[in-house]
Amino acid sequence: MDTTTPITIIADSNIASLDEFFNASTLGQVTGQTVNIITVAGRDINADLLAELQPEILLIRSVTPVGEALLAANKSVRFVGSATIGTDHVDQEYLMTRQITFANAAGCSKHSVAQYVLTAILTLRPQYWQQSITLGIIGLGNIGSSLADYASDLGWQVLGYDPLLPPSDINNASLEQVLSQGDVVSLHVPLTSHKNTDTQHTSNGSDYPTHHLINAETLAMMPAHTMLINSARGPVIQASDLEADIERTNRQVVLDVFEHEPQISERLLSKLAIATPHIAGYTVEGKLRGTQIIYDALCEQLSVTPTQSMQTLLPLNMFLWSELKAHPDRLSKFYDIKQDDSALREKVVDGQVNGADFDQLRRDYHLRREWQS
Ligand SMILES: NC(=O)C1=CN([C@@H]2O[C@H](COP(=O)(O)OP(=O)(O)OC[C@H]3O[C@@H](n4cnc5c(N)ncnc54)[C@H](O)[C@@H]3O)[C@@H](O)[C@H]2O)C=CC1
Ligand SMILES: O=C(O)C(=O)[C@H](O)COP(=O)(O)O
Repeated sequence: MDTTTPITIIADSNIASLDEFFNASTLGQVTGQTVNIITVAGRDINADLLAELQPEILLIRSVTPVGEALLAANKSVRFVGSATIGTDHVDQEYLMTRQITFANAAGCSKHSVAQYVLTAILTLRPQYWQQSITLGIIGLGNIGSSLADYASDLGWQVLGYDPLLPPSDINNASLEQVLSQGDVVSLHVPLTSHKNTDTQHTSNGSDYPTHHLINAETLAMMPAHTMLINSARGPVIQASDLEADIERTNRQVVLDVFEHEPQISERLLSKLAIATPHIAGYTVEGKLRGTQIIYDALCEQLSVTPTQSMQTLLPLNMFLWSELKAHPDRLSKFYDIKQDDSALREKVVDGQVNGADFDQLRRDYHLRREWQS
């Protein structure tokens, strides 16, 4: 190994604590190499940039599509890490054909997203602190099952649907039962498409596709009082069908993600009970955990021992779930979701929130803290 050649990394500038995790002392311990880390806005990472800078390592979040279009002309990249749970932006089959290692940050913000959902529900319907409601959960992986734990802590009944997992205490219903019997239905599925019919996301096919899972037909199964929450991916809901449904039923709908993200039409926004700019997972803990997980994976790839730990970077955390449960009136001090909603609505210009403003809200977001158990 030539110790004078730096390890070159291109990284999305929205990844937390990049310099603390990716530097010569954390990555160059074996080879003595320096680290050249170039930070770029995620949407500006493109094939020309990769051709010019020839990075070995690409660190992204959810806004950089990675596949043939980005990498066909590139010979240098050998590791792609996405500091996110979702992987719908990455063509993993293509990376495999190129023998490029891929890592994502499974589970990194599961508590943050579950806490976002609880906050949305209890802000809109504070009476649910005292009631035994039925919470419908679609997708019972890391986030859905964490949400189910909070729900049972509150004495709520869970109706869950996940056709890819075995039946269980929470995986206990059909899709129709969840939609027709839940007081609230929350979506926690990955974005997937029909197997073999998808040209854009070649590695994203599923026997149970979630693209437009919520459409006119499935919305018609939901009583008008049932609140719908989407913090998964925008295209899981057919946006125009949703607008028609809200007009018909006056349903309370909470969206953190949007079919045409990062643009949002004022027409849709005006119909939503709460709207936020894809920040359900944006806590100090959730983002740092995302970085930690891809750092650990990169260390394995480079055969170096991980020496950085997010625990050393975390400020003191005073947010206790037990305190909130005992004092529901403190919810807005734990998370003032209405403030996030107002900040997004203030960005409407000429009938829409434009992409640059949506991205700016996310880039400058004051990260919340994850409530501790
Ligand atoms: N708004 C935000 O800030 C964030 C959004 N997300 C989104 O949330 C999604 C879920 O995250 P995790 O729970 O951590 O993922 P996970 O992979 O742990 O769980 C997803 C679950 O969905 C199930 N599933 C797949 N297709 C289904 C279908 N058709 N119907 C019902 N269930 C289905 C899977 O079997 C799996 O158990 C991510 O893929 C990501 O897109 C994740 C983090 C933050
Ligand atoms: O982890 C995921 O999946 C998410 O949706 C992220 O929390 C979204 O964050 P960005 O990758 O868009 O910063």
